[in-house]
Formats: sequence, C-alpha cells, structure tokens
Amino acid sequence: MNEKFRQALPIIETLKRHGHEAYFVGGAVRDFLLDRPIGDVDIATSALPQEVISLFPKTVPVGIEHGTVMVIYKGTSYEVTTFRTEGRYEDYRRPAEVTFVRSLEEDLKRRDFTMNAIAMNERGELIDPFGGKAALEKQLIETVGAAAERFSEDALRMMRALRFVSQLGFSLAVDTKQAIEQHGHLLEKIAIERITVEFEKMLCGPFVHQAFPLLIETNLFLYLPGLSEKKEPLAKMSAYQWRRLHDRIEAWALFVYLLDVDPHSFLRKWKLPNHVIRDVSVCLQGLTEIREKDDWTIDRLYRYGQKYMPLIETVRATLKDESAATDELAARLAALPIQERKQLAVNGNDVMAWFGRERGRWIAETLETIERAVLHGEVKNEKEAIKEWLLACNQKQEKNC
Ligand SMILES: Nc1ccn([C@@H]2O[C@H](COP(=O)(O)OP(=O)(O)OP(=O)(O)O)[C@@H](O)[C@H]2O)c(=O)n1
Ligand SMILES: [Mg+2]
Repeated sequence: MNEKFRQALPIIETLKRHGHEAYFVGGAVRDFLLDRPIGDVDIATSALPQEVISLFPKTVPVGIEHGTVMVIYKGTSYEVTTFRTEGRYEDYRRPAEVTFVRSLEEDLKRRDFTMNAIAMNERGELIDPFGGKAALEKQLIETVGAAAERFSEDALRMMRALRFVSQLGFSLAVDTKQAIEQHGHLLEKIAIERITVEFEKMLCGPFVHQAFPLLIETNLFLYLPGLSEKKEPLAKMSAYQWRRLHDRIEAWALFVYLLDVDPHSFLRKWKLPNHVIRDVSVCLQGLTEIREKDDWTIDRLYRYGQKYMPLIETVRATLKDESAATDELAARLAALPIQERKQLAVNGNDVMAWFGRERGRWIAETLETIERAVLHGEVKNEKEAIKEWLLACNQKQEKNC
C-alpha cells in the first residue's frame, strides 16, 4: 500500500473499531492503480457525519449537508464522506438532496466513471463492482451505468471526461461519447467557475491534443464561453506541442493566441482570477511584439523580465515548433546593468536635490531617462556618474533651446 494511504489508515481503523465500514475511494485509488502521483486521499464510510465528528478530535464540517466532514489527522486533511446516493437533481447541477445509505455499492453506483468508482479497504483489497480496474487496463473512460443519467445528474462530468482524456491519454467509451453529444447543452446550467477548473486541467494535461478533437466531435465547444464560433481554430489546436508548456498561464496564453481573441474579454467570460487574466495578457502582449519583430531586444528583455520572459519565450517557441532559448535569454538578462528599476543607484529624492525643483511629473520622466541610459550602458549605474551625466545632458538641452 502506498505511503499516503498508510498514513490515513488510522482513520479507517477508528471508524471500523466503532462498528462502521470505511474505505479509500475516488481519484486516489484510481491514481494509485495507475502508478501516478496520488492527490488527496478520500474516505467513504457508513458512519453519519455526526458520528464522524464525534470520533475524531479535529474535524471541520466542510460539506455536512452532502455528508462530508474533513478530518485533520497528523497535519493532513482527509475528506470523510458518508455513503450516499444523490436524490432528485434540480437544474442538472447539485443534488437537491442527498440520501445517506448504508452500503458501499450504492455509494459507488452514483459516481461518474468506473475508474473513479473503485474502493480499497484497509488491507489494500479492491471493491470494484463496476469493472473500474478493467477500464483502467483498457484505458477507457466509461460512466457507471447509463451515461445519460450520470450526465443529467451532474453535467460537469462531461467536462471531467475530457479532462481525464487529457490527463491520462484514455479514450471515451462509445456510449459515453454519444451521451456527451446528446447532453452538451446541459453545461449551460453549470457555474462557469466549475467548468473553468476542468477546462484548465484539460489544457494542462499531457494528452490535450487528444481532447481538442473531442471538444468538436461532441459539440461541447458550442456551450463553452467564447468558443461557439471558434470551430476552425479549435480544430487546429492539436497541431502544437502543448507538452512543451509548463503552467496554466502559458497554456491559456497559447490558447488565446491561437483563437485570436481579445484576452481580457475572453478570459473574463471564463471568470478567471484577475491575476491570471493580467499575467496571460502581459504574455500575449510580449508574444505579439516578439512575433512581429521576431527578436528579444534589450528593452523587451528588461520590460518582461525574469517573471514573464520565460513564459513568453516558451509559448513563442511552441508556436514555431523550436526549442525555447530561455536559458540563453536569462543569461542575457542577468548580464544587463540592471534587471529592474529598483536597482537604479538613484531615486526621485536624489534627482530633486540635484535640480532643486519641486515635485512633479518631471521626476518620473527623468528617472525613465536615467533607467534607459543605464540599461543601454550609456552611463554607469553609480550615483556620481549618473549625476554628472544628467547635469551635462541638461546643459546640452538648455543650450539647444
Ligand atoms: N462530478 C463528480 C465529481 C466527483 N465524483 C466522484 O468523486 C470523486 C472525487 O472527486 P474529485 O476529487 O473532484 O475528482 P478526482 O476523480 O478525485 O480527480 P482529481 O485527482 O483531479 O481530484 C471522483 O473520483 C468520483 O468518484 C463524481 O462522481 N462526480
Ligand atoms: Mg480528488
């Protein structure tokens, strides 16, 4: 058994000692069987939420109406969820009510895909009534029972199907895919933020080139923010080596670049956090400049700096299908006299003292002039040298006037 499960074993044992059933479930079991890094370890139990709370010293009632209690044990939090079926569904979103049940199999039956409906007991034995392990071996994403029912219960599962394709490189079972084609419109009922989480995981997956064609084949793209008119660029996405990218900012930047849309309004539709929108927009600005001129000038290196240069360069290289020159550019950046304004040897107070003038816009303008000159090696980044250079410069200007 993996270390992460071993650490959580005492939770299962405590529940069992008090006469309850308890199992590891969900993504952790799936990823363990796939020999992939394991995320959060989740536990399903026959104990009711109040019983769970009474058995452990540190708990947080994170989703008690859905039967979930967070148990904090040795500094790690575990979601412990009571066996449940989801009752009536209103609006194809959240269960209108949950019904707690006493059997594990009932609980597994309401889960999305067979690979996610495998339980594991304290001895590492699998309880797999729906053939999840076989699906993992066949690399198949198939719903537990009728696909139409599972997607009507929670339409987000259609997006989850595509993100699992992208993360695992699996295929969709035929009826699962057909049901997505028929139920795509239900996505309109789902909160954008939840869709965005899954879509972003899809964009960042190593097999995203397999997921893009499915967006089109299933028509899901029609129901995603800002994509309904973008069939053509979407069809070309798979031609690029998305695996070269390292993070969400680069993935969104490449996506937006290829869609050829205004980054701000497009990314706002996805309700992404403002800092993500800003970072992607800066990247796209840099990308456009560098693609147009096809070079990293000193000014651009300095402007985009160590924060944005690697992102821009990675996306640029991916677009051109060449290797990124990030290391070389980082060395060039490090060799510049300064890497950011705060490294200037002078500040606004110095400038004010030298000229004996009042505060005003001129200070910022002067600092910009100094910054440019230092960056391009016209003057050393030393206080006295800058003062001399600046006063000489000023005299020249006055004579010119
Ligand atoms: N819409 C959903 C979301 C989740 N689940 C079930 O709840 C488990 C845990 O959900 P979650 O943590 O959201 O997904 P994981 O499958 O664990 O994937 P990840 O590793 O990305 O967390 C899933 O495995 C699945 O059994 C479900 O049936 N339907
Ligand atoms: Mg999980």
